[in-house]
Amino acid sequence: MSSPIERIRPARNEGRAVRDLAAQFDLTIGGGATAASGVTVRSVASDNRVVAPGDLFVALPGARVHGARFVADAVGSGAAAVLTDREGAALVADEPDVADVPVLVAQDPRAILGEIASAVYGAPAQHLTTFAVTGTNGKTTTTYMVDHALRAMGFRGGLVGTVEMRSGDTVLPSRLTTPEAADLQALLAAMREDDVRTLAMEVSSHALALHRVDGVVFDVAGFTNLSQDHLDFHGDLPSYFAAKALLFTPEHCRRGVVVVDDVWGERMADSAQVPVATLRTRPVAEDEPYPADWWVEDVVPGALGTTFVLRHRDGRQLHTSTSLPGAFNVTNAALALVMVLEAGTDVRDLAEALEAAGGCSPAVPGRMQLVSTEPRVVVDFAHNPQALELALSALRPTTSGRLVVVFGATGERDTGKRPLMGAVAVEGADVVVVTDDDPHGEPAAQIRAEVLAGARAAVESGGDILPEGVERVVEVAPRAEAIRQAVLAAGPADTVLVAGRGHEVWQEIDGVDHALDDRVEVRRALAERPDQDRGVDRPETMTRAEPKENQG
Ligand SMILES: CC(=O)N[C@H]1[C@@H](OP(=O)(O)OP(=O)(O)OC[C@H]2O[C@@H](n3ccc(=O)[nH]c3=O)[C@H](O)[C@@H]2O)O[C@H](CO)[C@@H](O)[C@@H]1O[C@H](C)C(=O)N[C@@H](C)C(=O)N[C@H](CCC(=O)O)C(=O)O
Ligand SMILES: Nc1ncnc2c1ncn2[C@@H]1O[C@H](COP(=O)(O)OP(=O)(O)OP(=O)(O)O)[C@@H](O)[C@H]1O
Repeated sequence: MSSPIERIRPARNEGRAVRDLAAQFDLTIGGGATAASGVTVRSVASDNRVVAPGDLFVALPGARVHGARFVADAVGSGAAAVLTDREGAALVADEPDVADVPVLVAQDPRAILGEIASAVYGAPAQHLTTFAVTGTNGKTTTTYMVDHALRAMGFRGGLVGTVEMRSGDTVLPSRLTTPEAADLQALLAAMREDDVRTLAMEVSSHALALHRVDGVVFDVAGFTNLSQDHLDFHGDLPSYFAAKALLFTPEHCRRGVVVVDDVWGERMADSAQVPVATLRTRPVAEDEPYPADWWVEDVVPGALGTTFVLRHRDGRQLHTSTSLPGAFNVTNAALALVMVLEAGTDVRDLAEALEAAGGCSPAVPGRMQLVSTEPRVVVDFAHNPQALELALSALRPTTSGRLVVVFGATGERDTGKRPLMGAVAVEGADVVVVTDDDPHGEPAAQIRAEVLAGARAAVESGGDILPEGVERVVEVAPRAEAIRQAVLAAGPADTVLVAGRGHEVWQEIDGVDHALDDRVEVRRALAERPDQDRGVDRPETMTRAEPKENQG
């Protein structure tokens, strides 16, 4: 959806005098005779469509349009002052509607937006204990796990990410994984008013490159992993890595927790400019004492989840579990819990809270979400090669029948991953159904063709000899029909993984948003199956694994 974020504002905020802001940030003041004389701004907006009286409207230069095009409309909606760059100031110099409004001019308004918004709202982030998670995969799951652990300990929590935003018990829609700085600071100010004490949020590489979290120094920042994605924006992996590494600098966090299961994690730990605790979740070799500050042992997968032990070199240990399937969710849970511990939490307090809560097992919408059993149908958000590979490998050991995957690739995003995802699907599944994901403005058939090319090449190089009439790779569109056919064809022992969209409920085709929820389509197809094998619909959360004794 391209609509702007729903504006969340603090009910009360003193705001700041424009003159004070100009002095603090060394800004020149343009605008009419009344420029800045006694003008106070009480909130900040960078999109004219959500401006309210008393706002500082920040007109940013963009890739598509300069925000200055919307200044007159913003002033008409009550903006009390404007911040822009020299180009923007020139664009509005002759606007009669803007004549009496102070116009602050900055060299790079996007680079100071976060700090200015924080100043206007009274540095709201300082009133919260803040946790940030970055990485190619696992951000959403890990932030839900951090928030779950903190709430289990009794904190009133805030959550910001791809799926939704939460302030205490209030749930708000999410438009970006990481909101723009003006919206984020307003949200933090509203959370402070709401007596929220902790914040768990996803920080995307886009956000770090675009200064969205400037004005927040996170108490603890976590790194999950890095693999191919978003190269359309960053260009190449080293630049993508550099964007994520920005989080582990004193401007953005006080201390870090880095998963060092691979070379990118080791590099992230080495390059961090803040104190970092390292976490190894891959198996620890016998002769490898202290592979990291923290590590995971005694991982025991079970039908209802996985129990594991988190250990520190100083002897601390935490016995717990997660009902979210797959080794990668043990990694996410371990990262989440180490972040909470590295914020100063006593391991016994955390252990007791988790035991009472049934483990580290939040229901994360659209992340390995079990929609039915017999056949088992799982809806997941995997939309890049690594995530798809891990989601399939998580399901294979407990699939006694065929493993079927239904997926596509996103339009207008990293095209390099399309054939790779096709190949990964063939490696990991018995039957591959290539369909549409979110084509956006690209021709859907072309995207499918690029995915199919990788899939078919993998079949040929794999040399499978298939029973007559069994097709390893099929193309079915539209997506709802692909899901329907896969679910109707599944036997009770089969697993169907519907991957790529997870929680999403809108599919953009040629700029038009169409309602499409994979979970609804799965349930619709299940209802078409003969009565005796319609599958057992599952509640949002699965039952929990029993954790062992916990030790301090
Ligand atoms: C690459 C990117 O992130 N671009 C973001 C950026 O666009 P831009 O700088 O080109 O801005 P623009 O659209 O030209 O608009 C310029 C200015 O005019 C303002 N404007 C624009 C239109 C209008 O009617 N009124 C108005 O005031 C805009 O608010 C903006 O300040 O600023 C815009 C305004 O906030 C964002 O909407 C836009 O995000 C686009 C929609 C987007 O798709 N971003 C994705 C790639 C993104 O950020 N994804 C990450 C997650 C990635 C992942 O890990 O999966 C995320 O954090 O969500
Ligand atoms: N630690 C992990 N390592 C690899 N893959 C993972 C990991 N955690 C989750 N995944 C896979 O990646 C998909 C996305 O997970 P999640 O939404 O938690 O990550 P994300 O970083 O928020 O993704 P996005 O940035 O696209 O929102 C999951 O559906 C799962 O298939």
